[in-house]
Amino acid sequence: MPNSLFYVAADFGASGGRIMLGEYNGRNLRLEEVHRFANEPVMLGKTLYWDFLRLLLEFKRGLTLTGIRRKNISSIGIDTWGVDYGLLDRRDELIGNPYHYRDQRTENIGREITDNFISWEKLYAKTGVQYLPFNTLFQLYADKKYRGSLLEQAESLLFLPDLFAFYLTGHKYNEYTVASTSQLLNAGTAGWDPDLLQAVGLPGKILQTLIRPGQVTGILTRAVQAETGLGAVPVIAVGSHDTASAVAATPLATAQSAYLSCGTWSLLGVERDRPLMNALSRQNNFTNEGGVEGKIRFLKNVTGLWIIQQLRKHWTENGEEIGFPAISKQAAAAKNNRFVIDPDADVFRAPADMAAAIRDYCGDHGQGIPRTIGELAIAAYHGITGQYKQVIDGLEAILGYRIDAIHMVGGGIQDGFLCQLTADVTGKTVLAGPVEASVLGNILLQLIAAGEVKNLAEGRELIQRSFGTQEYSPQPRE
Ligand SMILES: C[C@H](O)[C@H](O)[C@@H](O)C(=O)CO
Repeated sequence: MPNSLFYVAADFGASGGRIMLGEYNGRNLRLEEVHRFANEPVMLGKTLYWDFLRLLLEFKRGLTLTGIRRKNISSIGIDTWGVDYGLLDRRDELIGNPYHYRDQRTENIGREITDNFISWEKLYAKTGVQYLPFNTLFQLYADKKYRGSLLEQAESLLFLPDLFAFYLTGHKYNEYTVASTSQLLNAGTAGWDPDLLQAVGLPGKILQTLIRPGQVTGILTRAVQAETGLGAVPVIAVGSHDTASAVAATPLATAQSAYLSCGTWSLLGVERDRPLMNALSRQNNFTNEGGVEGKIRFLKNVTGLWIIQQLRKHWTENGEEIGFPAISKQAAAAKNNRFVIDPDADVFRAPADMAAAIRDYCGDHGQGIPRTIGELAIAAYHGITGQYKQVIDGLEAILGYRIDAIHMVGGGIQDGFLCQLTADVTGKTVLAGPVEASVLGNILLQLIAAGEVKNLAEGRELIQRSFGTQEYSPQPRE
């Protein structure tokens, strides 16, 4: 497209990463995939780590490839999953690979903190963040408890998007949306909560200046320019928590519409102007994560396609090469389709064998034993969509209004069976699209920062116009 502008989005998810080029011609947006790679965590003894060095290598490879394709790159934006971080020492050296949020070192840590330092009611009232065993607050406390020297050496904490940006620009900061997943922020002030850190005995000095999406955070260092062949390209802070970018790119039709970002995790909620913390939202474990343009993402985490991903990994490792479309087809065709699991049950957090975990769960719950690929998969699909129904009911009870539609985005919408089942089980119209929502939200913030797009509302129209949505109406189920 003549006179187009080009933006690079680096999007890192728990199962894989991609470097994509966004092309904007003043009317429409087009995406071009430049580099895609698997994200394979590494088990070291009993500890699960992210392979950060390889992810950074793949990132730089992707940047080099973009430079080969397009000479005029306007800027770069980075988004990743939440909660995880790297620690730098006083020489700005990385003190070890970042832990994976499914690592078992945080077991019972949440309870230890709420039994000894601050009650759950008070912690929730301060932070508005849902209880998840791997919240950054709990991970840092585990570091203090099990590897105190690590925290003593640490001078800087950088969440993963901040950490990638640091190795590109040399600048240190914490971006607000990813920081909002940590349970270290005060939801009322949208700033760090020093009393909380003190109460738990954690060093506030490692936390960096909080910056908001839309700010230029630096330009590529000379060394990175030489390594990638790119020029002095600016790095823009975007909604660096992938879900924040996904929600930014979701063309919400009305204020009563819900979004459902569907990947390894399913994040289901609504967009609000201010946080909501009360007894009902606490009891239903809803979270208040920061969004772009000062919005609040009032949502709940549901274990999503992680179950299907692990089933596929299990079958592949046992010589049964099978793709996601085939798994979905066999689930839809399962003869005995009465199986259902609770995907958020602890047994599914990081089992060695996901198929065995599902068989045991169904057996223990008197459902009989799922045997075929279809039966095991349908148990997961029923579990995931059943959770969606519970979350929607919880939202309507807390918010006091009816959700009018669910905007479903992310990799999971490539599965038409899942989209239709979501409509059927929740009784809500599902509007599916775009697939690459995190990437598009990332590029949208770069367009807004560049003044090419006025604001979020205009950006969502651009995405709706350029990518559209597919509608699924609830159907009666046998
Ligand atoms: C741990 C999860 O990654 C996090 O809770 C979720 O918000 C996310 O980042 C999904 O990509």
